[in-house]
Amino acid sequence: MSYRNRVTLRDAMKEIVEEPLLPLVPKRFDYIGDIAVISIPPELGAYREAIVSKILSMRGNTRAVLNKVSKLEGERRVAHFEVLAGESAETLHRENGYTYRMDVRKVFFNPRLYWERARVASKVLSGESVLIPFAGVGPFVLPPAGKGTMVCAIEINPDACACLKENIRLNKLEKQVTVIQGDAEFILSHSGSLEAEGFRVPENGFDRAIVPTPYGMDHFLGKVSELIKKGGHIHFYTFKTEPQIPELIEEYRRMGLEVEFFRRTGNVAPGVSRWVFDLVKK
Ligand SMILES: C[S@@+](CC[C@H](N)C(=O)[O-])C[C@H]1O[C@@H](n2cnc3c(N)ncnc32)[C@H](O)[C@@H]1O
Repeated sequence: MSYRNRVTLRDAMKEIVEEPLLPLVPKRFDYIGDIAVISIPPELGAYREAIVSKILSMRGNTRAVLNKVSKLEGERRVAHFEVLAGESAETLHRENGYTYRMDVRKVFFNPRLYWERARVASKVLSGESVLIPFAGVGPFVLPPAGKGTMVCAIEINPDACACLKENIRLNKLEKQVTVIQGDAEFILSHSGSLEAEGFRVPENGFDRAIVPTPYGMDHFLGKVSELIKKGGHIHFYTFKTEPQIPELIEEYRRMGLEVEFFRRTGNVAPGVSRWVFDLVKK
């Protein structure tokens, strides 16, 4: 969970970092399991050790501190990290009642989305068939599976896929989830490939899709929509500026998708946010 106490890291470093550099100290950082993940600007190089010891003193069971030194890169959406304290980047993370094992350096995981993932899971009904491309280590997969749905999860990164399979086992959801490793675009374009991997697609299509789309893959919505039954639901994530939203809603309408609800789920760059659209296929 994110560090959201009243005293921010910047407040805590007031006596240590000299005033002109203080605004560069991040106010917050994330915990993934017992690992603290921060992004320390290069200008604060002289204060790295002090920052690490402050972080270690803030929560007793912190086992490692990682410094994110690049943006998310490539189709796997993985950043580069330096290990500033501790031995390894492997951890067990608890979220919304489920346990996730992962190596933070090898897979994508954003702990700040825990509330959004609980919101989407709350919409899911027992007995539904759910398609989840871009599944990662499973934070969008396990809660719907735990509600008694049949989930088909697709993920391209072999490391994330291995974690996903292990997390399904750890949470005893093997009967609920079929994992397919590969390119979701290729897999969904080849009818029959889901069945070939052991997932029985309902005759009229999936009841629901949850699509945590990576940046630049908006065209994927059309592909997913073809596989959803009439009246079925799609939770679609996309990166946009606020002025782009009205035109996007129109575009979805033209695609035969009614917007039931939408909201911002985080800021990713100046002016650009991640948005979720809850869509119903007409
Ligand atoms: C934004 S992350 C979301 C991961 C996960 N749903 C989560 O919220 O933690 C996107 C994921 O999609 C995977 N991915 C990217 N391109 C893909 C593709 N063409 N087919 C399948 N998975 C893909 C990446 O490896 C990454 O794990």
